[in-house]
Amino acid sequence: MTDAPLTPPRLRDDCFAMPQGVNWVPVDAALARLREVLHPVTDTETLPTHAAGGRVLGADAVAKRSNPPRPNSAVDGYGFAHAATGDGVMRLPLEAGRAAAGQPFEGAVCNAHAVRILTGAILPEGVDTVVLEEDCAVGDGVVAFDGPVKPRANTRKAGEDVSEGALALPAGHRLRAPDLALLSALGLGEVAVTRRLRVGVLSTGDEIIADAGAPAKPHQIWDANRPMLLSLAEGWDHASVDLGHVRDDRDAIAARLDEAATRCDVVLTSGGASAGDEDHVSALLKERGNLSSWRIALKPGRPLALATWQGMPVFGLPGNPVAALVCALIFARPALSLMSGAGWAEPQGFTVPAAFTKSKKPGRREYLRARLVDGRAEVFASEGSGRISGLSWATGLVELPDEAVHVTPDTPVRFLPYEGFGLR
Ligand SMILES: Nc1nc2c(c(=O)[nH]1)N[C@H]1C(S)=C(S)[C@@H](COP(=O)(O)OP(=O)(O)OC[C@H]3O[C@@H](n4cnc5c(N)ncnc54)[C@H](O)[C@@H]3O)O[C@H]1N2
Ligand code: MOO
Repeated sequence: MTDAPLTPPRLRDDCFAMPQGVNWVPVDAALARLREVLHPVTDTETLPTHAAGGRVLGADAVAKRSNPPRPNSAVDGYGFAHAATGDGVMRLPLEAGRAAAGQPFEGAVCNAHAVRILTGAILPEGVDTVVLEEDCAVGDGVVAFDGPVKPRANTRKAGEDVSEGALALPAGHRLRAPDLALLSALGLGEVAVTRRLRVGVLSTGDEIIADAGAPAKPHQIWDANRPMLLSLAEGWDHASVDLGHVRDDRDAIAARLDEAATRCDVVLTSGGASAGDEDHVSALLKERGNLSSWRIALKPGRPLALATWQGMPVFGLPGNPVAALVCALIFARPALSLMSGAGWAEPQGFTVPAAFTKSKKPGRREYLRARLVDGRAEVFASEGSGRISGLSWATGLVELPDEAVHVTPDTPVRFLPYEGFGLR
């Protein structure tokens, strides 16, 4: 023992100050690393097309038939051969019968005759042009209209949309409602899709009460992250796996991760990610989980632990719900998209004028809870990472770059709407 007085470092009171000698990983470097090391799940299954919304194509979808399969009429009107028409008023005798969608005209239309035709009907033999019924007068078995009419007017060519054998949608495409229309129209009643990515969600912390319906003492808090992360995973069309909650106990966390490795492709944990006495997730991942990075030049969310557990990627998200959401949107979303076979997903954003004032230092990226009012981005009154109300208040995030910026009203800033992160 010496009698030298204990000397603390100079007070900075800034948990975002970058300690000397620590290797802070820029956001883009951490993203690039994830992109490099993660692999898509490759198992595929076959599903009826109508049940495949949200799933990722496991193989190219090729048109079985052209759309439309035959030339047809785009309007209700009268069809004829263009060659028989010219300038001025045309009067063409009408054939008996009609051509309707699903009820083709039997036989051929004689030259210089016309036939009643409805939208979607295959053009009968002898018809290459259609005139709108609004442009016609009809009586005594004759149709009259004013020429000239453009050749092939109001008709659709066979295969003008997609031709047989053409690539309709590539492997890796996540199917949305319009895609189901396209595939069905091309005769694809079933599709090969990748198995849904199984995303486990685990909350850690002695203070956490897993079920918001259960009583909580003042030192306990209800789990806000797990419902949020499970819902995000479902909204991104993955299969969410509720791994529940574990206390701050390394063995218990390890046992739960062992179990997760048997039923999940990837796990999102929250809490215990930084380096405090009770930050067991980061300690455990460092010890046994091949921790690859956990100090990211990011606010909020810098104590993000990226690791693998028995080969299964683990995203150790910070416990603060704001940081947990930001890390999930910025890191987990593109990474899970890649793992699901749909490729890396860049967030969609746009530039808008700021409606706030803020200065930031260089060296880290910042995300602020924001919403658009009259086309300008307002930010939430507090940057506190535990202020969950701000997450609900916001409709997106403002992204401030790694460099220093000084934002004043009307400075252009990048706004990333929640929708651009696939939030519903
Ligand atoms: N001395 C320092 N303290 C802290 C630092 C620092 O650099 N030096 N960093 C702060 C930052 S930034 C964050 S973020 C957190 C990191 O937190 P952990 O990931 O270690 O998470 P916890 O300490 O377990 O929890 C933080 C906070 O979040 C609450 N929490 C946790 N899980 C949930 C949940 N499922 N639902 C709702 N709220 C949750 C927890 O009760 C804590 O209040 O560390 C800072 N401290
Ligand atoms: O950045 Mo911590 O990651 O503020 O909540």
